[in-house]
Amino acid sequence: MSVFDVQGLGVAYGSFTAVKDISLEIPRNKVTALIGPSGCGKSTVLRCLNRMNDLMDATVSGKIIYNGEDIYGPEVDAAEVRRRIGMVFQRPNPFPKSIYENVAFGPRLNGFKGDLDQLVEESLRSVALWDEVKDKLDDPGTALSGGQQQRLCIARAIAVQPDVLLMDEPCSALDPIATLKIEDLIRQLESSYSIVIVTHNMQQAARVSEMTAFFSVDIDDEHGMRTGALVEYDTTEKIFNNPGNTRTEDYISGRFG
Ligand SMILES: Nc1ncnc2c1ncn2[C@@H]1O[C@H](COP(=O)(O)OP(=O)(O)OP(=O)(O)O)[C@@H](O)[C@H]1O
Repeated sequence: MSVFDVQGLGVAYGSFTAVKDISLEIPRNKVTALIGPSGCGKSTVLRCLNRMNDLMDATVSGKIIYNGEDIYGPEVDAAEVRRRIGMVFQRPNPFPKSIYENVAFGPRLNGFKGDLDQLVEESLRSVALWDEVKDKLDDPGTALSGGQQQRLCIARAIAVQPDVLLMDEPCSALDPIATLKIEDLIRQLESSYSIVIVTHNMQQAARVSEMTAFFSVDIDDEHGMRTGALVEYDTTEKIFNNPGNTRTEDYISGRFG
């Protein structure tokens, strides 16, 4: 069963149409990658999935059905959507607080009544950071290495027990070793979460995802307008080995950037 059913999604920033006619079903408990050249609207589409675009003055049309409900429906509380659908950003952005507080902050804000120490430990364990930080939980999160900070941010996202994790180029600020650790982590997390990841790195998409959506930019010959569009969506295996569209093939093979 799909976690998201995106139907005819369009997004405009003012009079500029960034993407249009995007339809795709995103499977539950799998990793789905969004790939494509710069400016094709990958981040724009990702941000619609938890209504992060509400904070950016974007006009969203179409539907995003999440667990049977349109998250843009009039009754829906966008803050609750963002609690259930967490996000990890390109640059690790720990709060200017201790390692412990980075993880404990969200659950406490949500009125978590259980054992907070245990929740912090479990969250840090699930991102394979516990052993590295257990003796310095009071140190500032910002004192960790970039890769550790990104794992801390993933632990922070997990601590509020979301259903979905959205990741917007989570490794682009990291070195290759830290990147591999995050990729391993993504693969482990997919048994518990549905994950959607935007990446510029095609090898990364091929390594971590089950499904891949390839976006590109349609250029209107008459007005020169550039609009992001979904070219092909299929299993990662098919997209990388036997794409159905020549634009996908050209991009995958590096003939078009
Ligand atoms: N907040 C915004 N306000 C105005 N225009 C925006 C905003 N965010 C994105 N855009 C525009 O929308 C289009 C799609 O941008 P988006 O960042 O979604 O693409 P992308 O595929 O993620 O690009 P990249 O790979 O370079 O990050 C671009 O033309 C961009 O300039």
